[in-house]
Formats: sequence, structure tokens, C-alpha cells
Amino acid sequence: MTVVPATLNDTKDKLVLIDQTLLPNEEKFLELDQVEDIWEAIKKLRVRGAPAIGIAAAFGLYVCSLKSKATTVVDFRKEFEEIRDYLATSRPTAVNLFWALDRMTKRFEKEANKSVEEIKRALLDESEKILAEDQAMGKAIGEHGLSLLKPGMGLLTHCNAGGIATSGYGTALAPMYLGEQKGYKFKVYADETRPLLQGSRLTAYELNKAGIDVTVICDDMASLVMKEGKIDAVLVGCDRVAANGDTANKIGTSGVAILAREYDIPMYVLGPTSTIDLETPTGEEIEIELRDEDEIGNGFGRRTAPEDVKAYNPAFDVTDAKYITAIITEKGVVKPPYMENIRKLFE
Ligand SMILES: CSC[C@@H](O)[C@@H](O)C(=O)COP(=O)(O)O
Repeated sequence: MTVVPATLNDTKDKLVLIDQTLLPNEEKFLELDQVEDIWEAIKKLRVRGAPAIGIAAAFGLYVCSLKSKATTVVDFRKEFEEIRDYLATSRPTAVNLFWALDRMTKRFEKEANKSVEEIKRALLDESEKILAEDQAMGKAIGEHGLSLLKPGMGLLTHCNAGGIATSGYGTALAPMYLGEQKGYKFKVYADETRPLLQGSRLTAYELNKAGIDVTVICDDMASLVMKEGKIDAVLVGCDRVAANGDTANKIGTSGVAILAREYDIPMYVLGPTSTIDLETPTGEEIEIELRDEDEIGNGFGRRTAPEDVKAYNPAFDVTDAKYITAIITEKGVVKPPYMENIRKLFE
């Protein structure tokens, strides 16, 4: 387990983030209370990973609302909604952002007959609950995930779905942490995850720190390591799971899933139920974030493509449900048919 990526400072008036863009070289913490800075931190991936984005947005909405000088609930609500709607424009794909802002809104409305000060206290309580629930969820996801794995297995993961993307054990990495505590001695392969290298910069950083055997591979090596028999299961996180099980996750995930099918390797998607969006019927309706071309042609400050050449940079792709062996949530392991079985999670 690593640091909590989004939390509050001791006086509970600033959002504290570890700047993930600087990892693994520097562990720098940011203290933010300006809505533009919080928006920028989410947009620029200083805080990233679906659950961590949700937690940061909830704390961000709280610390920015706290500064309001409004004396009536009507005026306070207007400011609260402006901050919320602005934060909601930071990134489009991970549903946890909207889920967390929605939870804060519902709590506001539940307390709307109270004073502004009481509502502010309730917003603090709700954001702290979102963090605490996420920590508990990671452990439960890890236990369910571990039930599908055996000691000594080779595991492939893509992007970063660990403690630094959530607030505790993570999602896809949670069974690895719990397995390590039980002496499972997994051999983990981390796709480096072009173009922003969340796999090599963050997954390898986390797992290595925890003493877990981790090997970084370039994304285009996944087929080879599967063919060589080094991979017994693929474990990935998720940014949005549609009602039919189609899953948006970091760009490259769907390719890994298709390869896993070819080599008869189980493909597991791990995430909290807050990442399941029943309002989105299929993957077709998931908005995929398009990011700056420079992340490809000029990543990390060095040109790797000619200046006048275009780059196409979708940050996520959708893995069709048919390639997913199981979706593992804090409530248990969900197998196909997903349309029916995902719904049962919410009954
Ligand atoms: C538990 S995090 C799951 C996903 O959010 C993760 O796999 C991912 O795709 C993150 O993308 P990022 O662009 O780094 O926010």
C-alpha cells in the first residue's frame, strides 16, 4: 500500500494530493483550495485513477465551498453548484468523478433545511465517508479477487489501479497486496502503458515499494509474455463499466483482453460498484477523453515525433464484455450474463 492520493490537511481546509506526474522520481505533496488549481490537478493527472479522482473531487468541492461567505442556503447552493459543475468538466470518462459530485449534491439537499454552517459540516462528513468507504472497498475487492488466484501465478496488469489510484489497496492491485501478505509470491508484469507510463511510473513504483516481484514490459510485449506462458491471469481496473459489462479503461486494455482470449488466459476487471454506470447501456455511449497530441509526440519534454506530424491520443478504450471473464467488485465476483448479473448487484 502507498500514500493516500487525495485527502485533507490537518485543519481540514485544503485538499492534499501527491503529485503523480512527478512519480517515481519525486514525492511532492500539493495543498490546494482554489477551484482552478483542483480542476487543473485532475485534468493534468496530478491525481488520477477513477476512484482517486472521485475522492479528490469530493474533497475539492468541500474545501472550495467552505470558503463561501454566503449566509443563506439559496446563495450557498448557487456557489456550491458552480464549483461542482466546473469540477465536472475536468475529465469525462471516469464515472467516479460524477458519482462523487452527485453524492455530495444529494447530501447537500438532505441537509438543505439547516444552516449554511451545518451544511458545510455535512459536506465534510460526506467527503470523509467517500474516502473511508473506498478504503474498505479496496480490501473487499482484493479478497474476492484473491479467491480466483493461486500462489506463484504470473499476473499481467495495465495502467495503474493500485493504492495511488484509490485510497488503500487499489482495485486490480488489491489481490496482489493481499496475496503478498499471505505468501502467494505472484510474479507481476506491468505494461508500461503509453503514452503517460502509469504502469512503469506508478504500478512498478507501488509494487516495488511493497516488495512484490514486478517486471515492467513495453505494451507491445504483452503478446510475447503470454505466448511464453508467463501469464496466468490479467487483472485491470476500470473507469466506467456500462450496464452490459462493456468496460472503459486505460487505452490499450482492449488489446490486452483480445490477446488474453487468444491465449486462453482469464481477463478480470476489478473495480468498486461506484464505477458501474447503469445509466450507460453499452460501451458505445461512454465518452472517451481525447488528450493533447503532445503527450505522444513530445512526452516528458522530448520530441519523439516530428513537430509537424499529427498524433491521435484517446486516453481510454472500451473492452467488449465478451472478452471479460469476470468483473470483481466489493460485493463479489460477477460473471456473464453481465446485463442480468450486474443489475443484481444493485438490488
Ligand atoms: C483503480 S483505477 C482504474 C482506472 O482508473 C485506471 O486503470 C485508469 O485507466 C486510469 O487512467 P488515468 O488516465 O491514469 O486516470
